[in-house]
Amino acid sequence: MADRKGRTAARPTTPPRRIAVLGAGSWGTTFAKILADGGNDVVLWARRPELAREINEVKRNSDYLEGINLPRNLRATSHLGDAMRGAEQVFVSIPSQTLRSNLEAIAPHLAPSMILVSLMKGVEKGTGLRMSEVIAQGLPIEPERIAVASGPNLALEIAREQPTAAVVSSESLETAQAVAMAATNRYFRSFVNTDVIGTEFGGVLKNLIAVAIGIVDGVGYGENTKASIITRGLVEMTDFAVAYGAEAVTLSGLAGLGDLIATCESPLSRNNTAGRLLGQGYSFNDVVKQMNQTAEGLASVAPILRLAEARGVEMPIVRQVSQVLAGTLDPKDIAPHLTTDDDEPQGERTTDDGQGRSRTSVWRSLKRAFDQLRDGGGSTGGDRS
Ligand SMILES: NC(=O)c1ccc[n+]([C@@H]2O[C@H](COP(=O)([O-])OP(=O)(O)OC[C@H]3O[C@@H](n4cnc5c(N)ncnc54)[C@H](O)[C@@H]3O)[C@@H](O)[C@H]2O)c1
Ligand SMILES: O=P(O)(O)OC[C@H](O)CO
Repeated sequence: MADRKGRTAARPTTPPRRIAVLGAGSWGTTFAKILADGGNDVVLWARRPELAREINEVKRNSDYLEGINLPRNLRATSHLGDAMRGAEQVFVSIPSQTLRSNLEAIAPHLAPSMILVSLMKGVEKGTGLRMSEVIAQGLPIEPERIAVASGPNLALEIAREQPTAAVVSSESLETAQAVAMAATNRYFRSFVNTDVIGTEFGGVLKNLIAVAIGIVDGVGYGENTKASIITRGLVEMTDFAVAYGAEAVTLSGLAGLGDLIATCESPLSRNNTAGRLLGQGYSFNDVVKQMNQTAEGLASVAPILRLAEARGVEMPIVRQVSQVLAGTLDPKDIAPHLTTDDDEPQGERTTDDGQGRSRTSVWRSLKRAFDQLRDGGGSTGGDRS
């Protein structure tokens, strides 16, 4: 504000927030750039000293973000303790299956007021736990200090400073807001919510649908097939997440529909790419060998199907992805099945029969169990209609 002589009062300056980002792959490095470009004091932890050196000396991460110049104020280290010392917020971006073992190394450096933010989009294979749940189990930290960030966030596009939005979620709105404030700059905007379950599952489930899209792309099917799978996939995502306590509206937001569109449409997506290789006829093992970056969807399929079964949620598309991965379904036979075991047409919404009559997935599970008993415990015909 100007005084009567037109002089502008100096704004009170707050020191930049100290922030640590753990994991210098494509997303960790990009997120560190987002935070540094937002005026924060960021230290990025890289496992390999030579990568930390490259980031510090030439402001590049040539392994993961070719051609991207990193901010001058971004520092890197291969010492976890140095990265975390004094940090208000610690963002974690490593493959989901490695989180639990890394928490043992993180624990000694955890300070009482630190906020932990998961940037990861997978569930733990053995337990089916979301990343925020693994953090809560593995560290002495209250849920109010845990947050997750998700959304349509293809790393390379953001590293090129293309305008993008994300959502930060925490049980504590205050925590979500503090993280969103830090993770906002001229090309990146963070919204907030308190639906951690919906936000996290959105990021996990869209990967599985993106694998399906990659598969049909690899086969050579066109836009009708893809649009059908995306639309029916969103129904599966929503049914599943709601069954686990999410709010349906979250799945139609950035962390659900938004991320589903980005991941299904982009050749930059590793999940989409993995699916395309499967659709082109490569085996699961060949695909894993060819992927030199993390495609979370491949490890999440089995635990998600187990969780779906436990709550009576039908996920025909995800089930077909698991069959293609197992080599038991020809990629060209993948289809946006409406249901796995009903012969008669059903309503587009899983909770009705087309005439508004209630017809829940629990009902269908019971029917399937009954059919199995009637047929002597044999298969009801799998997922093919
Ligand atoms: N890349 C994206 O566009 C993007 C966007 C949003 C979310 N994510 C999520 O971020 C997470 C990380 O993905 P990414 O794209 O950075 O993967 P990446 O493959 O590019 O990098 C993974 C990083 O983790 C490190 N790492 C591998 N094994 C490790 C271990 N055992 N212990 C510690 N560190 C290990 C690697 O050295 C590398 O730095 C995933 O859950 C992914 O779904 C990625
Ligand atoms: O490359 P993917 O398939 O891991 O997707 C990256 C991000 O999750 C897109 O939001």
